[in-house]
Amino acid sequence: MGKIAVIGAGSWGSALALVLADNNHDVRLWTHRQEQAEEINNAHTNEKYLKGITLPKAITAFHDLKEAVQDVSHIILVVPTKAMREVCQELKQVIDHPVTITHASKGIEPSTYKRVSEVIAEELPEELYSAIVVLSGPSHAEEVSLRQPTTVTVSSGNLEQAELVQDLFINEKFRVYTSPDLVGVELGGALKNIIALGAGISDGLGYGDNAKAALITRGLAEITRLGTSMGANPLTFAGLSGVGDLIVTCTSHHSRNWRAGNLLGKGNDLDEVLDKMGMVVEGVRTTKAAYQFSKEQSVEMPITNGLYRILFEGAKPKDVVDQLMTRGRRHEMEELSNLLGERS
Ligand SMILES: NC(=O)C1=CN([C@@H]2O[C@H](COP(=O)(O)OP(=O)(O)OC[C@H]3O[C@@H](n4cnc5c(N)ncnc54)[C@H](O)[C@@H]3O)[C@@H](O)[C@H]2O)C=CC1
Ligand SMILES: O=C(CO)COP(=O)(O)O
Repeated sequence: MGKIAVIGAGSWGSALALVLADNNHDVRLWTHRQEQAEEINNAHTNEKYLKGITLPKAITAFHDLKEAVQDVSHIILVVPTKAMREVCQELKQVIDHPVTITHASKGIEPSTYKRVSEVIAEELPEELYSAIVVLSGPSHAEEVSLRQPTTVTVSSGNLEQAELVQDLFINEKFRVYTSPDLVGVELGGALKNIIALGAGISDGLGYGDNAKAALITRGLAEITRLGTSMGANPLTFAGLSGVGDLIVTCTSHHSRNWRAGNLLGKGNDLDEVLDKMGMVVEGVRTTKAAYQFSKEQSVEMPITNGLYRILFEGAKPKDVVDQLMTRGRRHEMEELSNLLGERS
């Protein structure tokens, strides 16, 4: 089996490295922290990010990026989206042959509104990669690392390369689908984090399952609205990388976005919350990006708008919920038909 480099040794990079090692690949896991590389190589653990998990011996950690990517056929990028440009700029200096690039990060860049694959394509010269593929779907690292059944979708402008990546990852516990809608698959994964923050807030305020179901359903409507305005196929949001990931992130206590929202709902302020989390909460940055884009393009996103006011303007979560509940009356079927591009 081939040599594969996984770039980013947080929860998700480590869990994906474990899946690849289970599939008998020679896995190189790069981390920007030397002591973490030593822990992975000596103790076969990554305790801060995957508590209680013993990593397969086929995973070797590297601190030197050039060594990590030497002779690999595939690179899997799994750093927080905020670090993606910087890491690609470093990669550009050390990749010396064309590779397939897959990313599994979920976010949109504020101000530029770029998806992760667009950021990668901007930073890496075309001759260094054969394709850019995204892997996304309902997949908490904590469960993947316990080999619990998980399904994801891979997508690329080049479907053959997506199928190649499907082959790398698929096994009896980790089922991988393909999709041709790169834009939709990336946006589903990025935008659900906004709604998960909202679901956490709702739970933190003490609201119940009815409120959460409403957030998931109305959240899906606004994800679809923004997604299609950015070029996605609306059907993608009915799939694993859309409603699938939305459900898992809004309902699982593994979700950092849900947990961060929960602390906000309980009255903590954003800085306190991010301090307590100690792991990436992608929804904060993506809320800013989606809010700015929706304003510029006049896309209606009431939940995202409310989240933006809580995160960046100091609005009280309860007041935002009250305002959402007392908006003007709507016709549900008409809206849904419009989302799917038909008239009711
Ligand atoms: N944790 C999960 O279950 C899942 C996470 N994701 C996505 O994967 C991406 C990474 O998330 P996690 O691994 O969960 O994050 P994490 O917070 O567990 O770990 C982030 C890792 O990135 C490293 N890092 C931070 N800044 C860096 C920089 N400038 N250069 C290099 N490395 C840097 C950190 O040291 C840490 O090892 C995110 O976009 C997230 O949305 C997607 C699916 C599942
Ligand atoms: O994307 C995820 C699960 O599919 C992980 O979500 P969190 O970043 O909220 O933990």
